[in-house]
Amino acid sequence: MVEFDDTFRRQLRELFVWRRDVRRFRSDALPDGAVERLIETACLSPSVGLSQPWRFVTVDDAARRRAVIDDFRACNADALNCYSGERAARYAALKLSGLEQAPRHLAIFADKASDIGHGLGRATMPETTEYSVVAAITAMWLAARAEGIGLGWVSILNPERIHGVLDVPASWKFIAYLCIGYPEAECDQPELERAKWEHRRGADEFTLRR
Ligand SMILES: Cc1cc2c(cc1C)N(C[C@H](O)[C@H](O)[C@H](O)COP(=O)(O)O)c1[nH]c(=O)[nH]c(=O)c1N2
Repeated sequence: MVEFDDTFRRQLRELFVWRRDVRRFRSDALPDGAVERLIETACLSPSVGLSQPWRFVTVDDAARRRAVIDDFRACNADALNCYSGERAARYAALKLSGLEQAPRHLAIFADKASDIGHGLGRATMPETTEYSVVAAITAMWLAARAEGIGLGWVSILNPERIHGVLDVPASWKFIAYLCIGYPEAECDQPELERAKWEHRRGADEFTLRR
């Protein structure tokens, strides 16, 4: 039996406050085993029917990494074209990935064909497979921050192209591409807020009472 005291709860709250989406990385490598440890922690996450549908692909091959970076550039240029005027100028000024600098790349998929969990909880909501993988990513994000490791989620990518670049099974659905490394700086405010793209709103704005 483990008990968590007030000191731990305060620190846990600080962890949530200081977790960031990191796009600016130092170039020094992470210690051996660091990413593997984060994956192990992620695997402690809840999953529908205990299906553990997360699949991790460490991307170290230079040509594959380059192909992902090229895809990001193409997708980001397309995204910029969706904005006009001042919003376009603001978008163009944002840094939306640390793919070039991050020492580690990690792609994460959901295995839609796995029979682990025997389908429990998925019959009416098959999308709970993907939800489970996102839950694992959140755990990994927090565990990384607790170790002073930065993690940045890149979704400005074409899932089909990433699937091809990484040559993974057809039943795996692309969920996330993560940049991992030591952050250049720590901050308690989202970068998009600092860039005046959007601001964090209070829980009241998102809570209905019925
Ligand atoms: C599913 C998903 C997808 C993305 C993101 C997040 C999530 C949850 N985020 C990070 C996002 O911008 C960031 O979480 C918010 O701006 C809040 O900042 P903090 O995470 O609190 O630092 C993100 N950031 C970025 O620079 N490029 C991206 O492609 C994405 N994609």
